Amino acid sequence: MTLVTDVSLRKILDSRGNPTVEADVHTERSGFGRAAAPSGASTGEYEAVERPPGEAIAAAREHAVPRLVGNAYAGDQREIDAILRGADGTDDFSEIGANSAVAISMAAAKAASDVLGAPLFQHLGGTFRGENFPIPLGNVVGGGEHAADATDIQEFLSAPVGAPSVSEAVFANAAVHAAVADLLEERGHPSGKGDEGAWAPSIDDEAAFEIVAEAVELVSDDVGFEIGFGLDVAAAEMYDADSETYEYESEGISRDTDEQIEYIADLVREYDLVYVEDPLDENDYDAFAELTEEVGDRTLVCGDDLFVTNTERLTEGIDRGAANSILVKPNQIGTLTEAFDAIELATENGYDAVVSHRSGETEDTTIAHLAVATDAPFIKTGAVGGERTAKLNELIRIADDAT
Ligand SMILES: C=C(OP(=O)(O)O)C(=O)O
Ligand SMILES: [Mg+2]
Repeated sequence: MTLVTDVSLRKILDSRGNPTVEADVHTERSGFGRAAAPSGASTGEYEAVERPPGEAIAAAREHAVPRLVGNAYAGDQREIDAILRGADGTDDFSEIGANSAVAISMAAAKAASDVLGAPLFQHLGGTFRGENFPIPLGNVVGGGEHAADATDIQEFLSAPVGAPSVSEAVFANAAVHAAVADLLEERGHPSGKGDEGAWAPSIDDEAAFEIVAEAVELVSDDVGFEIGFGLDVAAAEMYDADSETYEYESEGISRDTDEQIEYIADLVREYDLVYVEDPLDENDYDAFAELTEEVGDRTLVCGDDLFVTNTERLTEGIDRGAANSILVKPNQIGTLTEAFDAIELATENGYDAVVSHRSGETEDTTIAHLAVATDAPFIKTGAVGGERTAKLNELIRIADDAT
């Protein structure tokens, strides 16, 4: 293991044009790792705190960098991340910022893999990691917090569950994205794109369901393997706590919790949805449990804002039967160690892990390696767009190298 000799931090651009934190970690024996923090728009109430990058960088320089340099070993990820936690001193990284923390945590892992001369996924996963590759969930139509004047449901996700390889899955999602564009044009809804590169047409959810269902069927027939689709409802964003209703503004419909559960369950059955993320509010474990009881045997009910990559919240979900899958975003919790722990706890309890990008991204590819290292069955990282294809192409390269 090699000693950290330098940690530097800077502001770089993310895909929305906002500043974000990038970290460089140097070690003895010329190890070098660089990583950048992503950023959410539909962030969960219980996520670790992202501070304005300038403040996060200043605080990390003051509190974390001196504790790491000359003291920590890059290959000992748990030690690095414990130092970050100790330097921060809060429960939610509100001192150094989860953005500084996650950038340093990921950069340290990359520096360690650099010294070892092993790819990051192998350093993180070890020799005996599994041989599976994640199925990419690709966002093809979206709205919510990711695009104005578009669907209420945040993401309609192509899910090439029958793809024989990662590469074919990635290209299938791009083909569905293209097929959606053709169908939108044909129906008189030419469209721009939202934050994650999904089409963001000014149509209601019902019209989007029809178009996405048709697009996945067309592409599935063409490629000869099964492609399903799923959703990220991001329901916390449409939940009104005062009226206790879910507000579907484009359709002018309000649903109470029971109606929301039935609506989602009906959608799962009607469209054979393979995946439903955050179908209910982030505080409503009971409603999650009810929906999971109803459709959990036929689809993944995934907690994103519900669990925020946090093992305490996941433990509560497991105890209460809420969801059967967890979204894993390292910046929601602040360190790779804790993202790993969340995946491990999920897997031990029969919950599928879905490693995920954020709506604000950079060219950083760490999540592709994290998904492979942990044998995560799914990765959600868009379908097109440079900051999305950075991860997708990295997955193709990893699979190519590994076979
Ligand atoms: C990727 C997502 O969006 P954001 O990064 O805006 O939270 C999500 O909600 O799953
Ligand atoms: Mg989500």
